Amino acid sequence: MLQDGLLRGRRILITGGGTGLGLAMADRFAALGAQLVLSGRRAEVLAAARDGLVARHGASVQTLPCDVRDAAAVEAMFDAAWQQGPLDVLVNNAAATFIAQTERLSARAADAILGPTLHGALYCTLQAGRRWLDSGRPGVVLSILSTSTRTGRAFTVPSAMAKSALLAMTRSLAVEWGPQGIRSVAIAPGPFPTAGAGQALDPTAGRAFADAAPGAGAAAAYAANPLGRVGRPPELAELAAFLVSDSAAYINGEMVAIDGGQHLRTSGAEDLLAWGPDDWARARAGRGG
Ligand SMILES: CCCCCCCCC/C=C/C(=O)SCCNC(=O)CCNC(=O)[C@H](O)C(C)(C)COP(=O)(O)OP(=O)(O)OC[C@H]1O[C@@H](n2cnc3c(N)ncnc32)[C@H](O)[C@@H]1OP(=O)(O)O
Ligand SMILES: NC(=O)C1=CN([C@@H]2O[C@H](COP(=O)(O)OP(=O)(O)OC[C@H]3O[C@@H](n4cnc5c(N)ncnc54)[C@H](OP(=O)(O)O)[C@@H]3O)[C@@H](O)[C@H]2O)C=CC1
Repeated sequence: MLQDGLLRGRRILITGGGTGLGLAMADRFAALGAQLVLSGRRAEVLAAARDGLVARHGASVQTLPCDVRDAAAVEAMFDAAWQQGPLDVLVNNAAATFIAQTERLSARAADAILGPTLHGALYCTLQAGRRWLDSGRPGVVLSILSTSTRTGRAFTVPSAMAKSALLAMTRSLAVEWGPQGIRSVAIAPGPFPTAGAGQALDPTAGRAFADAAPGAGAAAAYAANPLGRVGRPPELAELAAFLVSDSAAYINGEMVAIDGGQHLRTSGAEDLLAWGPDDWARARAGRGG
């Protein structure tokens, strides 16, 4: 349990902060006293998240709809955020993925994943870093990655590539920006049952990805985890709050896995090697629904 008020007065921008793990982090950061800036493409999702955070914590929450694939839009978002006061922390959380046979990915499909996951996180980091460096302020960049950075991951290759590139960014900037007081840290989550991940990774429901109410198919995913369960979003949020706080002031360039040890046993995707054409056709048909 972290100390009350650990993040009091800290201004934290979370990309993809209106849903899933981003919202879980927002919730914990707000409980610890942070002021939040939430971004994502859907204004109504951000507004609902803000209303909940205000009701639960009386938090100060700015919402800035933005597509992080658009560098100019990202710059405008950081201008708008900074107008209300300098940020102390950037959380690169927005991302996209889906399972697919790699050889069947079109260029547009590859870019649909690389755009937000890799380019978007880099654009945000550049905007935050530049402002911190210009003003001589310290800062923290926390990037939400994946255990695919350690294992690779079949059938989610653009995501694994993007997350690995962001790990390289985290390690590189730890050295380049560390002397100016800017820490770079990362979290590698294992399976956490969010709606976004369920849709992206298990469009046929219950086969590859365990959801909150495991059915027969999900039992295999539970069994593959040394701790016999999937992650709970508040567990990740607790780790994130620690890493962005001064309690972690000497942690720089490091990625912490939070997956019950699962990546030491499996990347999580090997079951898909057994899929036949019908399974893949069903997965493609299930997209976007
Ligand atoms: C495994 C267990 C691990 C278990 C271990 C768990 C570790 C998980 C690690 C990471 C988890 C996460 O990131 S979870 C986070 C998931 N959240 C998200 O993905 C949220 C954001 N997602 C989205 O916006 C959408 O779902 C997404 C499709 C990605 C992008 O939307 P866009 O509107 O930009 O794109 P679209 O116009 O729909 O499509 C662009 C192109 O991509 C193609 N495309 C879209 N969906 C496709 C699909 N399912 N299969 C093939 N191709 C697809 C389209 O046909 C288009 O190509 P053409 O036909 O050529 O035009
Ligand atoms: N859940 C899991 O098991 C795992 C998750 N992760 C990582 O955790 C993070 C959160 O995932 P999770 O909460 O599960 O899934 P979500 O789908 O809930 O989160 C993705 C968020 O990113 C936002 N987003 C997507 N594309 C864009 C874009 N172009 N511009 C701005 N925002 C965008 C979405 O909002 P909107 O659609 O409104 O833009 C959404 O809020 C991701 O980085 C994911 O890769 C890693 C490993 C496992």
